[in-house]
Amino acid sequence: MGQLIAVEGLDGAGKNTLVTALVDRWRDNGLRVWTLTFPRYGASVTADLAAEALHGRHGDLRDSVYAMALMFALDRAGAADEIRKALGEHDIVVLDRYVASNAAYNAARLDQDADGEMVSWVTDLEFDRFGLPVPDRHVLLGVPPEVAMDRAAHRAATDSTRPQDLYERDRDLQVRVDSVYRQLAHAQWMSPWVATTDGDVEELVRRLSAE
Ligand SMILES: Nc1ncnc2c1ncn2[C@@H]1O[C@H](COP(=O)(O)OP(=O)(O)OP(=O)(O)O)[C@@H](O)[C@H]1O
Ligand SMILES: Cc1cn([C@H]2C[C@H](O)[C@@H](COP(=O)(O)O)O2)c(=O)[nH]c1=O
Repeated sequence: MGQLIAVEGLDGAGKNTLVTALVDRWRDNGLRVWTLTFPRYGASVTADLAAEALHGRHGDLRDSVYAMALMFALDRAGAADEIRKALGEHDIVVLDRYVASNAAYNAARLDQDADGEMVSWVTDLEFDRFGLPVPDRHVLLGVPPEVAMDRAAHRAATDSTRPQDLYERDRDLQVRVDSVYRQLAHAQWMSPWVATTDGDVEELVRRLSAE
């Protein structure tokens, strides 16, 4: 059975860049690695609907925190069998965003902390009701919100396919999400969390195999 690792962090933090580097490094070491990014744009109707809502479509869908959380959760529920199969066939399965994203963003939207009702609701819905596999480790790429927002803004300016969505433009939300992520990491929510600010791949690989 492979190890399930979920990489978390703010919009623009550099998760995709970090996951790519980790996968390359582990594959160079001869490990069988499988990776998946959430939301599964193009593969999941609910992921696409949620993204469209964050770009101003679908009326007041985005105003409902629970509806948005449910859309992202249904995307993951649709990938549960695929993740379980991948865990049976690989040494490491790395997810770019997972259940903790739903916990952090939606708790932050409701001004709640990590010990609040939203994090419990997401935990019950996704792990208990949908039966999603619990990660063996979480990695928090905890770059400061200003840095992540600058990176997301720069990406939007240079890549016309990645315009900023409602969450990415909301500085106060990003600051609150950052705070909930840190609380989740401090509480070791669901599994051990490894936090990094610089995304040093060599150090992370060492820590993930040691801790
Ligand atoms: N360590 C870094 N230093 C400077 N720029 C970086 C670094 N890591 C990533 N970037 C750049 O920041 C932008 C966001 O990176 P990336 O797409 O990896 O972030 P992300 O966390 O996956 O974002 P999102 O969750 O919004 O999809 C990209 O333009 C990327 O090239
Ligand atoms: C998976 C997931 C994501 N979100 C939020 C986080 C982002 O602001 C957007 C879109 O994600 P992307 O990485 O920028 O493409 O959605 C969320 O609230 N809940 C989730 O489960």
